[in-house]
Amino acid sequence: MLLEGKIFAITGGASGIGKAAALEAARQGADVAITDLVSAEAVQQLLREIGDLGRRSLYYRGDVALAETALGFMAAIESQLGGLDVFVSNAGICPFHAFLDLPAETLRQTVEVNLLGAYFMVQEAARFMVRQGRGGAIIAVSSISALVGGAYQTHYTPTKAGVHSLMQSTAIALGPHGIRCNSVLPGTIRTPINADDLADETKAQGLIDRIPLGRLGEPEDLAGPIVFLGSSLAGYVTGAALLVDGGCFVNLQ
Ligand SMILES: NC(=O)C1=CN([C@@H]2O[C@H](COP(=O)(O)OP(=O)(O)OC[C@H]3O[C@@H](n4cnc5c(N)ncnc54)[C@H](OP(=O)(O)O)[C@@H]3O)[C@@H](O)[C@H]2O)C=CC1
Ligand SMILES: C[C@H](O)[C@@H]1OC(=O)[C@H](O)[C@@H]1O
Repeated sequence: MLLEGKIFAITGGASGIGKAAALEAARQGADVAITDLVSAEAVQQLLREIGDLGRRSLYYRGDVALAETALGFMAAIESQLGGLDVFVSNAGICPFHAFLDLPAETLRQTVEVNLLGAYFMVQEAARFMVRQGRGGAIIAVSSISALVGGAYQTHYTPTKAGVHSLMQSTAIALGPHGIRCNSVLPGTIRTPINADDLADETKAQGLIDRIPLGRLGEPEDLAGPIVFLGSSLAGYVTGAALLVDGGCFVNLQ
């Protein structure tokens, strides 16, 4: 097992990519801490599944856009699980909207959740790991959108480029503490975040046609790469960005 005896924490772990990664971390031997917006009741089934795998879990409800959520989440992890080895900044939103009439509030909210939320969380997780003095691994869920654009994502793609850049800079800042920082760059993965967008079958087929592996991604496609980057198998990998997109990005012609 790749994460035997480790403590793994993830934001946005109640749904989609975060949920798949949380379950895989438990399968790989980690205790799992999850934070998200939903009620504790809504994650009971997920926590039960983690328990059935023989692992401890905790759920902390909060909005990552608020700095105090990061403080509260880390305090809960310290008191209930006793440490932190792998931290994944995953929570995010993507409210598709045209550029010319984008409301300022949509821009603000997207930046606050995706970029400031990631920053607050990564900073608190890093402070925790430095205090512990046993190194660690931090992974941010960025996107293929850190590298390419989207007409209805002008407020979103810069946040994903920012998260990718955050991992590059924190890799330098935290390397001396034995903390590795990397990002995963998913392509288009079927989750609730894009259910409405992908309901447009013509658009969905257009995306599939660009993917050499011939299908959109599923949340489980990210779980392995996230666990790998958190594990000692990736012990000399830091400041890296791993595209998980079925080959979409490199498909020029
Ligand atoms: N799906 C895709 O194609 C891609 C996704 N990504 C990134 O992957 C990450 C996970 O998204 P994905 O699994 O697809 O989508 P989901 O909507 O399934 O999961 C995102 C989770 O984050 C939670 N969340 C949203 N806002 C906040 C907040 N302010 N505080 C705490 N939790 C919050 C959501 O809660 P709630 O459901 O209540 O809103 C949800 O549980 C995101 O960062 C996204 O940008 C990157 C590339 C592609
Ligand atoms: C949510 C979108 O479908 C998804 O988000 C990303 O980051 C990808 O680039 C896709 O556009």
